[in-house]
This record gives sequence, structure tokens and C-alpha cells, in this order.
Amino acid sequence: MVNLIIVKIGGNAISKLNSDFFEQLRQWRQAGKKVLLIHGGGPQISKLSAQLNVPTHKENGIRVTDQETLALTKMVLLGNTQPALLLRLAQEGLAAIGLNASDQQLLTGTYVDQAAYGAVGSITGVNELALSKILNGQVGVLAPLALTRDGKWLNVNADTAAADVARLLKASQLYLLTDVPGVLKDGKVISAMIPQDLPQLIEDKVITDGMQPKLSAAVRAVHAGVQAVRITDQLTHPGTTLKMEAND
Ligand SMILES: Nc1ncnc2c1ncn2[C@@H]1O[C@H](COP(=O)(O)OP(=O)(O)O)[C@@H](O)[C@H]1O
Ligand SMILES: CC(=O)N[C@@H](CCC(=O)OP(=O)(O)O)C(=O)O
Repeated sequence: MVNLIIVKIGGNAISKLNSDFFEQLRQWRQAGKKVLLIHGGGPQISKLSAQLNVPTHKENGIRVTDQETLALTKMVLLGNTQPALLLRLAQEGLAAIGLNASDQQLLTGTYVDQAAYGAVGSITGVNELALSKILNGQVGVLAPLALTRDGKWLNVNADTAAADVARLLKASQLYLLTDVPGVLKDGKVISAMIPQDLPQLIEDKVITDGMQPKLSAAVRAVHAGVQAVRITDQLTHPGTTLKMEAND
């Protein structure tokens, strides 16, 4: 999709969005870019799980999702984090629409490893025509859930969802907004990375927890032709930029 910018906003980052963020979105819209926001909600899902005494179990940053957790995940993403983000956009005067996999079959997915993770998926298809029409007129706000071909809901890590959608639509840019200013090593932001840097950083335990699926997803996106993936806490801060080549 021409001129598409995808921004993933982690659950922690939603409440911390500042005026620079909304100004950047306005500028992109005025310049004729299509803007798709894919939101997380992981901390909010974990919080509600704890309140309801449902144990949270994560493997490599991925929530193991049984049917009870799936129901709770849908409730939080579609009933809490998405409307919170839509409200902020409306207050900032940005036309936006909330979207999920069941709207015009926007996202199709498959199980990652049902035995290990339960109802966790990756995205295999996007209804590009429908999405393109929607994004002509407004900012899209999409939940990280997919539907299998036979109508089963899947919980998708939001970084993976954003990177999969960016890859499938050949977005020009992907931003992964989070609660840290970039990928940190010894307390400093690594400003530039290439895919080959990742295995060693994981082995050295520099990159752990949620940063691991984030970077794996980012690597898949650049391999598929997304020019640059930025991991940052603000759209206006460079953070860590991942590209195929160091001086590309
Ligand atoms: N090398 C690293 N640099 C920065 N953050 C890291 C690193 N390794 C692990 N992390 C963790 O990854 C977190 C970001 O991932 P995650 O919690 O999934 O965020 P989000 O909810 O925004 O997707 C950071 O808050 C930090 O705790
Ligand atoms: C399969 C899986 O792990 N799904 C994630 C979806 C939300 C998410 O990724 O939110 P953040 O970006 O805020 O972490 C989860 O259940 O937490």
C-alpha cells in the first residue's frame, strides 16, 4: 500500500502519548499518508487477569492463551485499550476509526503453535482493498487479534501483528512505540541495528522479555521490504533504527 505508515503503540505507551505524537499524525495525514495504529494492551490484560485470579503465563514474551484468557484479552483490547486510544484521537481532533479482524475480514491468521501457546496466532492475510478505502479518510486503530479461516479468534502479540501487517502491505515505515527510548545496552540506546546483530544480543541476555518478540518481528519486517523499523518512546525521537544494511 503506497504511503502507508504503521505505528504500534504498546499498552504502556497509550497513556503516555503527548502532543508531539498527535501533531506528527496530523502532519502525516496532511501530507497524504495513510496512518494505521496497531495498539497493544498487554499490561492491562495482565492487570485484569490478576484481578480475576486468572494466572498469567508468558513464554518468550508471548502470552499463553487458553480460552478463558482469550475471552479476557478480547474484552480488554476491544473494550478498554482501543476506546481509550480512540477517545484521545478524537480529543486531538483527528478523525479515527476502531477496527478489528471481524470488520470486513480485515485480518486472517493461523495458530503459531497451539500445543505450546494455545490461541496465539500470526497474521497471514489482510483485506488490503477494504483497509485502503478506510485509511483514505481516517486514521485506523486496529486491535492485535486475528480470525482463522473458520472463524476462531487468535491473540496476536501486538508487535508481531504490526510487523506482519507492515510486511503483508509493504508499508513504507513501521514504528514500534514502547516505554523505553530504544533498545538499551549498558543503559544506552543502540541507535542503529541490522538483523545480524540480534542473535548475539539475545544470547548475551541484553535483549530479554517483550523486547525479544519486538525485535524478531522487526527483523521479519525489514527482510520483507519495510525500509526502516524504529523502536522508540516518541515518534519525534529516533530511538533504535533497524535496517537491512548498516549505512543504508
Ligand atoms: N535491551 C533492552 N532494551 C530495552 N528494553 C528491554 C531490553 N530487553 C528487555 N527489555 C524490556 O522490554 C520492554 C519493552 O517491551 P514490552 O514490555 O513488550 O513493551 P510494549 O508493551 O511497549 O510492547 C522494556 O520495558 C524492557 O523491560
Ligand atoms: C500473544 C500475545 O502475547 N498477545 C499480546 C497482545 C497485546 C500486546 O501485545 O500488548 P503490548 O504491546 O502492550 O505488550 C498479549 O496478550 O499481551
